[in-house]
Amino acid sequence: MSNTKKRTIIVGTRQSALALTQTGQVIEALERISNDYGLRLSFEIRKIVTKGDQILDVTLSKVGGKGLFVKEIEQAMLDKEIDIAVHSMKDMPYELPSGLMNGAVPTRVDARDCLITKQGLTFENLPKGARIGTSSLRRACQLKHARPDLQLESIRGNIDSRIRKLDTEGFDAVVLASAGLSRMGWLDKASEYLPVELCVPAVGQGALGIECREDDLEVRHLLSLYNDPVSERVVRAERRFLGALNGGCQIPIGAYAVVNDQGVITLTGIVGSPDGDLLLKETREGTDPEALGLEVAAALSERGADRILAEVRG
Ligand SMILES: NCc1[nH]cc(CCC(=O)O)c1CC(=O)O
Repeated sequence: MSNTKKRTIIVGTRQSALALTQTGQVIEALERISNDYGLRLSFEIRKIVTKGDQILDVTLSKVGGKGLFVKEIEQAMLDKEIDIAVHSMKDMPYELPSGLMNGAVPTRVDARDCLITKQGLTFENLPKGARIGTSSLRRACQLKHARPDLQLESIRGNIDSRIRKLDTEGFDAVVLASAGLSRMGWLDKASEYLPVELCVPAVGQGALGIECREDDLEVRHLLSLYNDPVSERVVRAERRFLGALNGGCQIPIGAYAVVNDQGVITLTGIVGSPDGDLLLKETREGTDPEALGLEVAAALSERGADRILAEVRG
């Protein structure tokens, strides 16, 4: 290109410690790519307060609504106040507003949830009737299904305040995504990874999504160099599943996909009731992520997932 002027890409983010940390990590990677490919780009952070941040003290699942953590950020992008947005993939609704797209899925980190306990106890040897704090119906459903004796209680806030509540609110354990802990450098606080057989993660957990405008070809080129095709494929399968079941965060829903050396994807999806009495799980294999996501969703619908979804929505 003959254009020798350096463009400054404005990167929008929430302002929680985790959001700022992961956005900083993304900008470092994009700067490296820009230098390696001689793209002459520089980057600047713009913090944006979302509705989800303003209601952190309320049980999110009661407030409901999809995309509580992304709407204001997407509007800023449509208004060209920012050029890209770094999201936790699991906070991104399945459908993006027209004019916007997911430009990159960087290499996913571990998708599993983990348990933080005071004495380093594991899930198996938590005392009978132990009180577990979690913000997520998906976690509550699966843990209660495995251990009906446990008391699941809702806990809100950023990850640092949730860890503090272990002491201040007398929980025996709290459950968090290991991805958030590892990005913050706090993995040593975890007592145990919860195996996916026990607790299927949230759709997209452990992955980031880098959103951009469809018509911004310069940014799209940059992001295509940052995209990890393997992470993109598995996340695509999980998100197609989510889209088919039209799930928000008001229902226990989860999905986890892995891919082998031959490119075969294995996708497990769950839908359940918040009290854990009901937990439906299906696993399928395939090579087309979208078809696979639809297939697992259809298998669950056949077993009654539709009814659970309708009931919870009321
Ligand atoms: N729901 C909030 C949220 N959104 C993204 C993460 C971090 C994990 C990730 O990036 O997948 C968390 C914290 C958590 O669930 O413990």
